[in-house]
Amino acid sequence: MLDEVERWLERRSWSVADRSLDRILAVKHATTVSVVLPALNEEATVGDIVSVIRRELMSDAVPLVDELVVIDSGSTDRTAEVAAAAGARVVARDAILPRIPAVPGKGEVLWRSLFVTHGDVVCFVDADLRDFSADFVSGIVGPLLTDPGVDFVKAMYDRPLGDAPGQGGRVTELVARPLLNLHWPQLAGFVQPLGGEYAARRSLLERLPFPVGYGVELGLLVDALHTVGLDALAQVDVGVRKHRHQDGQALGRMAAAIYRTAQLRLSRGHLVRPRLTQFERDETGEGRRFVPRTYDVDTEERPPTADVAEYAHRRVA
Ligand SMILES: O=c1ccn([C@@H]2O[C@H](COP(=O)(O)OP(=O)(O)O[C@H]3O[C@H](CO)[C@@H](O)[C@H](O)[C@H]3O)[C@@H](O)[C@H]2O)c(=O)[nH]1
Ligand SMILES: O=C(O)[C@H](O)COP(=O)(O)O
Repeated sequence: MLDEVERWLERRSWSVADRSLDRILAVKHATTVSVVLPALNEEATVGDIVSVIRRELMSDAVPLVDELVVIDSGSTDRTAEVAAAAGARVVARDAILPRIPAVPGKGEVLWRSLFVTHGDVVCFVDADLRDFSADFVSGIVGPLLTDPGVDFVKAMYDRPLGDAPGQGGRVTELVARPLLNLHWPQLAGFVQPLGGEYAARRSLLERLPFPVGYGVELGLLVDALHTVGLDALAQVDVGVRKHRHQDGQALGRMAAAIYRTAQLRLSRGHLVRPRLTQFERDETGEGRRFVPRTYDVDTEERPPTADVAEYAHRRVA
């Protein structure tokens, strides 16, 4: 492990017990907090998660969360009804930004959620969690309220696989952790890099691209590192996480999406929003100092022409 990561673990790795709710609330002031649950067919679990957050973090006594939104990712079960009955605002994925048709995937709904929420801090929580505790939210929102230098916080936890302790997180262990250690060793200190529970300042999230599928966690983590630096990232231990496990083939597809997300970032380098700073000597001012001027660098790419329908028509003609 890099020395830098060892120092980071000492500075930026906490437990939920390190910040009491009283302490967090005392510094919240006008900062607003949105909690977003992406949900695709989660009628069995979404209601309980919404109820716990409403009861424990949205009361007059504990007004930590200002807004709780479930983004329905095209569910065919009763997810929307159950979430609304428990007290969430439910927004259908396709109702957000209709000019750009939605594509399937978790990252897509997280990205769309930024268009319909208002909090200065946005906290994402998976909607398939069992035995949910409000610590999952207060634990990761806390550092964003108490520490101005922190911009992005991930939850960490034990991950059982069914009844087997410590065996969960198969894609994390087989794909994400090796990828991160080999290519982005500064991120090797994250215990749960793929976990779906993380909070960040909107001012950061709105500057990051969102992979539309399951690559979104790895993409956001890598891009956050290169946008704000390791010291602005943190993690908080919130206990044990139980969730619905996907089968091996579904996890294979997830692994491929994550690998592809890494591959794109490796091929295009580390600059997320590349800028070029040039210098001009100021001939008018005193001291003839060099003055920096910064420009956006064009990095937009078009897809291969073979992927564009009009190109195929042109060849036929
Ligand atoms: O198209 C989708 C797919 C999933 N989800 C929701 O996203 C959450 C997480 O999805 P899930 O299929 O349960 O993911 P996991 O198998 O648990 O995968 C883990 O690893 C993924 C890749 O990093 C992360 O996105 C997950 O949050 C993390 O829990 C759940 O609330 C889903 O309902 C959507 O809203 N739309
Ligand atoms: O994060 C992961 O690795 C995937 O969500 C798989 O988790 P599981 O092995 O606990 O189902």
